[in-house]
Amino acid sequence: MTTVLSQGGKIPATIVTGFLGAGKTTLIRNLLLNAGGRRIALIVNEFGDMGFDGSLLDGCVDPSCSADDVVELTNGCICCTVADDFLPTMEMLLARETPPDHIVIETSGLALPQPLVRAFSWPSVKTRVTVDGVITVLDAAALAEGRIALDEEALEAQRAADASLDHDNPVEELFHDQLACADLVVLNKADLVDADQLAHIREHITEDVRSGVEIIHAEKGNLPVDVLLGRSAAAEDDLAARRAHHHHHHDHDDDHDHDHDDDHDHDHDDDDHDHHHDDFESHVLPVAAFASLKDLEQAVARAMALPGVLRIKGAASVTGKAAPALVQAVGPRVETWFAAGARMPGHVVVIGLKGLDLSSITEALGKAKAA
Ligand SMILES: Nc1nc2c(ncn2[C@@H]2O[C@H](COP(=O)(O)OP(=O)(O)OP(=O)(O)O)[C@@H](O)[C@H]2O)c(=O)[nH]1
Repeated sequence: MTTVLSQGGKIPATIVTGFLGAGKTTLIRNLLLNAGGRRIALIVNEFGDMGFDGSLLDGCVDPSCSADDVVELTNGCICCTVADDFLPTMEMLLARETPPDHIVIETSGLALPQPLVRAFSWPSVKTRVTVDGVITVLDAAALAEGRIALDEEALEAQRAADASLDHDNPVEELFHDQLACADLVVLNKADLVDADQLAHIREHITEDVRSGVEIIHAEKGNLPVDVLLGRSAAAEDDLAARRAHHHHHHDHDDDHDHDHDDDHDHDHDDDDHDHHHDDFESHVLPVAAFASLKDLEQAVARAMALPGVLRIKGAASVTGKAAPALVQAVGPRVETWFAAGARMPGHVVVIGLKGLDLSSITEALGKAKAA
């Protein structure tokens, strides 16, 4: 049975944000599996040239794990390409004869959600769609292990260990921005931490979220669909309340809003949105066939351990196996599995802080080549 969640005649849209590898795609896979007949259109945005998360959904073995429409935006972070990519995509979805019941948008792990929420005030979208809620997914293991600093003390320790973090830590600032915009915080990867660690994280993030925002735990983003959808937040109407405390303005070189400045009357200060994409870089690297899954895992773990590397994902060939192996790495954890139909087998995406040592990364990834 199809449940239409339309709010005041508008189509609800849910924004799923959160840092690299927090579990956004995993949560959305679960959501699609449990969609209960809703026609969900999915917009996936990734940092870097290779759209990989779309293929993760393609590769889902359960036939019910499919969106009504999947649109991948790979031209950069959605917060900087709102006019060029996001709005035309929305207009395309809305122009369909049968528009979706719900729209889910997965931002890149490096995107600021605020400029995206603001786009829902644009005339072509505002009359038809409302932001049902912003879901911020957090990696509890990364927080517990100090890979993302939870408090000033941890941040000072990070700065002391890494001289390049002399001023603002770009990961830290994204973290605060993504939390400040949330209608729901999902403390994901609860299976990797204990109850005390969860309580500690919860205590620290409470001051970053708006009052009344629910913080819930999850494993593999597995939550009832009614918790995720149907929050009726109308986030576009209270954007001013959704800014992180650290905000300051600086120039950036994207020209995304120019064409539409006359179309709406929002606070133009927001257009100079504070972001740090220049602090990150992404590369698609070819990898040779590996002798075994274990070799692949070891090679990726070696690359992940190199300075500045934050995330690796992709698909590699394994000698003697017809299907390519997918690989997913966040922090010290590397997952691999075989999946037919993977996109661009023999390539991985490496995302990290600006200044990555590509030759060391290539060497680490190459060391375990088939003998
Ligand atoms: N142990 C554990 N692993 C998880 C959980 N949720 C996600 N993962 C794993 O974490 C990795 C990253 O998950 P994704 O869902 O791809 O994360 P993402 O936020 O979409 O990543 P990006 O799109 O790169 O920002 C994958 O290997 C997942 O299997 C969880 O609750 N527990």
